[in-house]
Amino acid sequence: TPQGSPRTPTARDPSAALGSPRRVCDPWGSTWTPKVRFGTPPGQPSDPHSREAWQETWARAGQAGLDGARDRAHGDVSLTLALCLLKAEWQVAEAEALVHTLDGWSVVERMVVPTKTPDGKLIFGKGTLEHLTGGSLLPSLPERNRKELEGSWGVPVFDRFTVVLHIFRCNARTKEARLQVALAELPLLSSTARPDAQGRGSRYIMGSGESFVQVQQRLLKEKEMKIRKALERLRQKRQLLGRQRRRQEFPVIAVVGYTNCGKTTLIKALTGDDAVQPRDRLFATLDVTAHAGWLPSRMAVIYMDTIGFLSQLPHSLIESFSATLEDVAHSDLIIHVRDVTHPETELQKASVLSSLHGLRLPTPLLDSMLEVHNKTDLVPGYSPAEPQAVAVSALRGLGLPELKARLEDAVLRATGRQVLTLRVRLAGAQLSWLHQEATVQAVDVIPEAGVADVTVVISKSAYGKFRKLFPA
Ligand SMILES: Nc1nc2c(ncn2[C@@H]2O[C@H](COP(=O)(O)OP(=O)(O)OP(=O)(O)O)[C@@H](O)[C@H]2O)c(=O)[nH]1
Ligand SMILES: [Mg+2]
Repeated sequence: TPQGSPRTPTARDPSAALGSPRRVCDPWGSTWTPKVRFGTPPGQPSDPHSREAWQETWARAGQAGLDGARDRAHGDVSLTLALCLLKAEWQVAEAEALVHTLDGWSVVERMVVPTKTPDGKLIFGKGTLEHLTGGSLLPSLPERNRKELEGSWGVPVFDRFTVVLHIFRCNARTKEARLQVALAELPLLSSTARPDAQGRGSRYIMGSGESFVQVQQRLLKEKEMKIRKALERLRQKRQLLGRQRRRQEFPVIAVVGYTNCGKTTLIKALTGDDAVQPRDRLFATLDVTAHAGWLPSRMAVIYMDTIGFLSQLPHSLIESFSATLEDVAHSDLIIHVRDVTHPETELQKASVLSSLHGLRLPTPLLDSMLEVHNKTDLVPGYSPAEPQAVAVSALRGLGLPELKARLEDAVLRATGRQVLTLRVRLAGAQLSWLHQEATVQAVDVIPEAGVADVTVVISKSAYGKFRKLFPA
């Protein structure tokens, strides 16, 4: 419900209604605090969408022996089940969290209303439409319906996509992230560039042979080509950097997880990198960034911080950000961070795993994925149900030594590295070669023999070279 005088957007371009990208996150300036209402389930246990109902179903699935499949999450049965359970309750809680992420937005009421099919002409019955007044956050709306609702209510209407898009726009910092957001909002702009019911926009502009709408569509196509080209250039640059990294043979650990689960906090804790900025916001991280850290054997690794997952992200958004996630496909190991304090942590896990599967990652990478249970400081006496998972508190630094040890094991296995103790002559170039090409853990000098026992972490290829250069 607007306070003061709202500037109703003229809504040619719905993104214009959301305000300019990087300056402020308040779409209407400070004169108006938008308030939002959206649905909540009735909450009776008999309601198939209620939390009780799905928790019960989930428990039954576990009893039915689906637990193992659920853990591995390759079990399509359990995954489908989990995703089917993504019903009103969770979506409403998540929508609320999305709204709270925006400065100056608050939630005044939640409401669940029956909807007609979104493909049909009507979404709400007449009674429902009259009942709903004020700004509303709706799950997902075709542009035509959104405009109709704005017309009949006289206030801006947002669906989940436009809100997520706006959060992305506020949080995009690098050129790449901004381009990806711009690409993601093109379908929205293009759906507004259509002739209206009265056929306005379809008449030809004199002498041009094109109608207004055709001109608009052409300009949008050109814009899309431009963005894609710019993204491609950035992508090539990133691939080059990736190749250089691989040449230096630093193992890469990709840190993935649902948004706000603590990925950035964990990387900060593992690397001690002060430049890393975790924030209590959804989608705080929109770029893949690399951070160097050291494992117990003094092996240097690179941690990749990635964009968080969210269930049921619109396809265009996933598509434009999937390039960013290419880095995950090229990593040596994936850590899946989970917020175990989240009431819907199981569903979040299912959603993340299903997104990862959608990225068509190499099977060994998926199989070796390490699950990390985070925020355990908030759950006294926490012990993970999954035997392979490592429990930590990234914020309090709990469980990190065990995590690092597990990471080291996994990285050694994944990259074919090994820990070897080699006897070298102190007089030759062997020791300095090892320092350059491998990670030296310990040097045990035996002065009377003029030799040293050197413990190194070394890749197979480097060891091959060593043997060639310095035959035993
Ligand atoms: N209590 C507690 N809070 C934590 C822990 N780890 C992270 N947090 C908090 O969770 C919030 C989100 O942390 P981030 O590290 O930004 O989460 P993220 O996964 O990087 O989030 P996105 O980049 O938005 O996807 C912050 O407020 C953190 O302080 C933890 O171990 N314990
Ligand atoms: Mg982050």
